[in-house]
Amino acid sequence: MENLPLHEYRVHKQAALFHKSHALIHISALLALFYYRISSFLSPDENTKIPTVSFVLILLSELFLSFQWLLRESFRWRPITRTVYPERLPPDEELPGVDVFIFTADPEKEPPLGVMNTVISVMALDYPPEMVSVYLSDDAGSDLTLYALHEAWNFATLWIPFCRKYGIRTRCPKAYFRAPDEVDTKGSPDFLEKRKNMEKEYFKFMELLKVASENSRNKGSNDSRKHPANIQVIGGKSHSTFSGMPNLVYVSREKDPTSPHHFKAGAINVMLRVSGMLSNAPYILVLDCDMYSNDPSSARQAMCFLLDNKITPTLAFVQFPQKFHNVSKNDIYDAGIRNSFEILWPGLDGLGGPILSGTCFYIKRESLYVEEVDADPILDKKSFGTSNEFLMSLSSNLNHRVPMKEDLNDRFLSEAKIVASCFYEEDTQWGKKIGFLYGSVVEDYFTGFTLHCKGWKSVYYNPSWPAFLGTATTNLSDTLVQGTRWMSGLHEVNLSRFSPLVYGLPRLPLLHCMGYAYVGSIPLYCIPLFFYAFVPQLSLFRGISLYPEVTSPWFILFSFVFSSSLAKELCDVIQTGGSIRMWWNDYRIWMMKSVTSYLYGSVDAVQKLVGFKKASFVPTNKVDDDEQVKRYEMGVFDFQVSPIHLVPMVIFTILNMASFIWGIAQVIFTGLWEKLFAQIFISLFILVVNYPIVEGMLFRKDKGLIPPQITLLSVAFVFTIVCVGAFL
Ligand SMILES: O=c1ccn([C@@H]2O[C@H](COP(=O)(O)OP(=O)(O)O[C@H]3O[C@H](CO)[C@@H](O)[C@H](O)[C@H]3O)[C@@H](O)[C@H]2O)c(=O)[nH]1
Ligand SMILES: [Mn+2]
Repeated sequence: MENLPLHEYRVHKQAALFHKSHALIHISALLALFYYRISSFLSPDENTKIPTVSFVLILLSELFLSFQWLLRESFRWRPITRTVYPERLPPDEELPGVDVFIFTADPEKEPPLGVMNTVISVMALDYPPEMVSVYLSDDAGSDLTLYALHEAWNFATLWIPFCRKYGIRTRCPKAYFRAPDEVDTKGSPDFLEKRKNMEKEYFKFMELLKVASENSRNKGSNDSRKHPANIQVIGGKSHSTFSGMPNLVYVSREKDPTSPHHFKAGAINVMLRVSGMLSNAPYILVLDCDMYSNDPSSARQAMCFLLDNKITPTLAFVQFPQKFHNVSKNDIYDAGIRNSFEILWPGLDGLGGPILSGTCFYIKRESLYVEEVDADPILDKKSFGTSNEFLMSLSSNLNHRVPMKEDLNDRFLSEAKIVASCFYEEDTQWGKKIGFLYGSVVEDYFTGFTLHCKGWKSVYYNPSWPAFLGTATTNLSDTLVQGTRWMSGLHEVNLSRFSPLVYGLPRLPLLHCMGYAYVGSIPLYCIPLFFYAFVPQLSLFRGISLYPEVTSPWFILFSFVFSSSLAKELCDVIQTGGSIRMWWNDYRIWMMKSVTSYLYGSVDAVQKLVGFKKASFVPTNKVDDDEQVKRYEMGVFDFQVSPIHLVPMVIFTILNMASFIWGIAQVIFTGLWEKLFAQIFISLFILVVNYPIVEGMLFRKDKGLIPPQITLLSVAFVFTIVCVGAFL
């Protein structure tokens, strides 16, 4: 057994070869295209004369898209997939400890029942229970959540033995009772009876939380912005009697509006310190409150990498994909973020490791404490703060098994409250060099990037049975708000000294750095897409052609570049098991996001940089509106979105409608179709892709339509744009 590998990987050589050949052709075409642009601008003839402003904008867009395409090629260079052999792991007694961190921040948007389901699902991990400690971080400091956690413990004392005895795989009770496996309903009479009892217990548990939620609503919840630190070991006294139960700890850090709390990154760092003092496991599983464990063996799967002596010295984390239980087949909002987890991450895995994705990863505690891969933590109070208890946790051998201290006494807990206080990080390196980094609302991308720059590697493992399942946003409004936050966070990193190309190039392999730069550049798609949405159209109004005539050989070049890049995306989707429909839907939501989330996110980051705006993190809503879910499942857009998001989409759609009609009219009256074809085509293409917007404006009567006043307002905007455009 000993010599057999714990894991293997396969490089997708054929796919990579195909992509490399295509890249060669595509890049040649791009070079020819830029040659045409520049030469025709410098020595224009009758047909190719373009006003300077339009020329600059369109050239800029082409350069941007080409550069992003080039960065994106890195993902196609060496994609890999991995296999693990958990049965070859050392015996249970030799497995290292795992601390699980779960985060919640708002009991209204993140109802405790959902959070507790996540908690219970990981408490039931298939891993020696004495080696597991589950910590729930509650940024709201809510009594309701704390109460729910006590009840969750009580329920788990019944649930976990049941799961173990009958080998239940879906250990999130909500998911288990929602869709019982085939096998389950066919079990033995004894099992069926136990299952029924269990279901009754779960209903009781649900009922308790429901009543408590109502009471808390009537009473008014506690102040989530200002509260003292509160740390409690749940089931503390009895936990030695339940030998099969992992530790369960409630952590609510101190919060005060006068002191920045750095959102989730701040919460993670508090958890690192508190857990460091209590259980100090060398590995940590990080989960958002809506990401339940769907396969109890994920810890063992991760250990196949983390315990492999060949790679472990430099391995910082094992990332699992974010998958969602509520993504529909059509997924019109790209709620499943498929592109990242099916295409980009496997690509990065072959180059140095996937990007840290906020949740569903097992990370080595040590990697968050040291300045370089091989370095030891600098054991001083300047870096880590003044708590001796915490400093002691650093010097104890992290790879040693350290189960939770049995003698948890008041002194220990009060020390834990100190490390969870607002002032603890003052004048320390927390958030700067240690722990999760502050300064970007995508703390995951930012921290992962610096880890890789310090010399750490990461691994992506995408098992066929999803290890974790989350709740995806299923309405346009939440999708755009969340997207804006992500884009703002990415652009914050771009604008900082950690900008991937500047900071990464000397520290990372070129292709890995390009991958990071590509993800960082996503918000900047707003620039080319914004220009494409109105520059060719305004030129069309004035009868100016920005592209070669249809009869010119150069036209073939432009058509090639356009179709070749589209086809490549389609290939990516199909190769990873997707469908044409998925590709089309992704393309559409990408266009919509470009002129909304990407644009606002980029602007937001600039505003924060110049001090016009304070950082904020609006947690994503996890409560569904049934009607909206129904529309999402049917693939019908729901335009109940704030006007600020809706207006740009509607403006561009109307502008393209108008320019298309105008273009056709010009062709009819002047017969100059060769000259105007490309721009008429662009308008039509944008309209076809965004047809749901046209439909929302003109043909829908339901609640999800585009309100007529938005359409009217947008018409007024379009009119102004066209008038102003006449002078460009
Ligand atoms: O001040 C805060 C804000 C959020 N959270 C928690 O952070 C998690 C993620 O927040 P959510 O509102 O669900 O944001 P998403 O955009 O869905 O999350 C994605 O993006 C985040 C970065 O923007 C990452 O941290 C997440 O892991 C990733 O899933 C949730 O469990 C929250 O409870 C906190 O603990 N404290
Ligand atoms: Mn989330």
